[in-house]
Amino acid sequence: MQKIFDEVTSLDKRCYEEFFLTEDILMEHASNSIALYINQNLFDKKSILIVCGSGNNGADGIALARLLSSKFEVNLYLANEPKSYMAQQQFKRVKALNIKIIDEIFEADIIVDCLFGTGLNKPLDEKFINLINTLNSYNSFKIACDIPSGINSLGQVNTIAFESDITITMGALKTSLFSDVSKDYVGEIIVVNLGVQRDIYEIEANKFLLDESDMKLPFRNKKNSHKGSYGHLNVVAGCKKGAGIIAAKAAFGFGTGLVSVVCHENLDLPYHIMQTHFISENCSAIAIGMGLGKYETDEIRKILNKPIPKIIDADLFHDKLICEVLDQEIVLTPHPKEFISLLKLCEIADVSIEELQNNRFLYVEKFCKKYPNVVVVLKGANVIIAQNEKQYVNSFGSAVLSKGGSGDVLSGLIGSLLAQGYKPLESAITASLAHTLGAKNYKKNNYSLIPSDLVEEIRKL
Ligand SMILES: NC(=O)C1=CN([C@@H]2O[C@H](COP(=O)(O)OP(=O)(O)OC[C@H]3O[C@@H](n4cnc5c(N)ncnc54)[C@H](O)[C@@H]3O)[C@@H](O)[C@H]2O)[C@@H](O)CC1
Ligand SMILES: [K+]
Repeated sequence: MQKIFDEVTSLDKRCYEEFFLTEDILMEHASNSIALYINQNLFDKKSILIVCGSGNNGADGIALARLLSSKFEVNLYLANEPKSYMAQQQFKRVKALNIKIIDEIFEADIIVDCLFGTGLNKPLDEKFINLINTLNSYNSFKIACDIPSGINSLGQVNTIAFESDITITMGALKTSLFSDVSKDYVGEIIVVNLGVQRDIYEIEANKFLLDESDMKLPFRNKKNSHKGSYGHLNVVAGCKKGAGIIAAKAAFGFGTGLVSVVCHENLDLPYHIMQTHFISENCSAIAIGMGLGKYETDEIRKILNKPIPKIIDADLFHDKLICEVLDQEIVLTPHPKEFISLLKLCEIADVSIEELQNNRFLYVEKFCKKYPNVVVVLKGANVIIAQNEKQYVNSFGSAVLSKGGSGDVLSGLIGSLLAQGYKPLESAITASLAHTLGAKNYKKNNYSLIPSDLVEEIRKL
């Protein structure tokens, strides 16, 4: 996994004060990294449009023009006069080299967006909205310098942002690149060094971006084993029984030795999934909440109070009952609408979905501060998995998963790992990664996935 930082100004400052680097050195590394990317990956292109603002993001762009000028047809566009000290320095250098500065933008082969980076501090005015709109309409290969212009430090987009194919970000990953909104703008994200290796530049962090290698699949190492060695998951089914059945199927395919659906009515289950009316004697994990609908509170309370690892989902996030179990080591998998209900029930905040989506990391942090034992999996374009003060981002998700039933598969996967003895946080991380990477491997149209396709892909990981 890779560290993510809310701000990097203090990391830059550490470079100056502790490692005696200068702003000029850092910036030369920043611009040179973009030049290197273009030289290595886009050498067949001819024209480059570099669009610069007045601060140091713009300065990166002006320096880039100097670095690429003899190899490409470089067109430098200054949306505003260079204002920061470094922007003025870089401007002096390009003037001395007679690099072409243009008055009007056009559709070049490559566009590099250097309008605003971490310094965006107010909503864009009409001039910049129109400029970014025009850039977005071009069919060029689009590179964002540090962060797509228009995304602020909290990962919010006020009106518009630059839609990049790749974002080359300086020094370290920033939280703002991983809001749900940012996902439509950042493209592929590449981190580059600023004069010291990344592990030296970075300090301790509480946020992490998950990599594929963080997925610890339940491969079986013991030769002398039997079905009981891999746990028994009980999935509690409610009114909408399909949800529980989907979860049960996903769990079975993910390695749990035995899976039973708990339901009072007789169900038509596949032969390998059992049915029970009550929680099984040897149950090693419980999945509850999905499709529950109307239920007998006392019965559910009894199940929730059993000292067995649990994954809780869906309808239970709308019931005060949930507050009785938040001291347990459980996994909760709310989507945004369910999470705002949970925040309200727990008297943490009474907010709209929009407010939550604009501040996902903040509200997860608030919740985990109050309930440090609980593992939260906040669903979204970038899933946040959190416990206590640590937050992990899974950015592998895609629109393929935006379907009824996908969440039930996830609950089943988490329940499966809990039943097999994984800790709650490990279960949530590996299940979430398997869920999204399975979907990534799905090769048919991105609108056509059904839960059984997803389970099938996950079985092949
Ligand atoms: N040590 C450093 O400081 C380094 C900085 N680097 C670059 O510098 C960037 C940060 O530079 P700055 O702090 O100068 O900030 P930016 O260049 O991101 O933007 C600040 C400038 O834009 C103006 N501005 C902000 N919001 C505006 C809006 N909505 N409409 C119009 N104007 C607006 C500000 O008045 C200021 O002039 C980073 O993102 C990175 O690209 C890199 O070169 C690496 C080293
Ligand atoms: K930018």
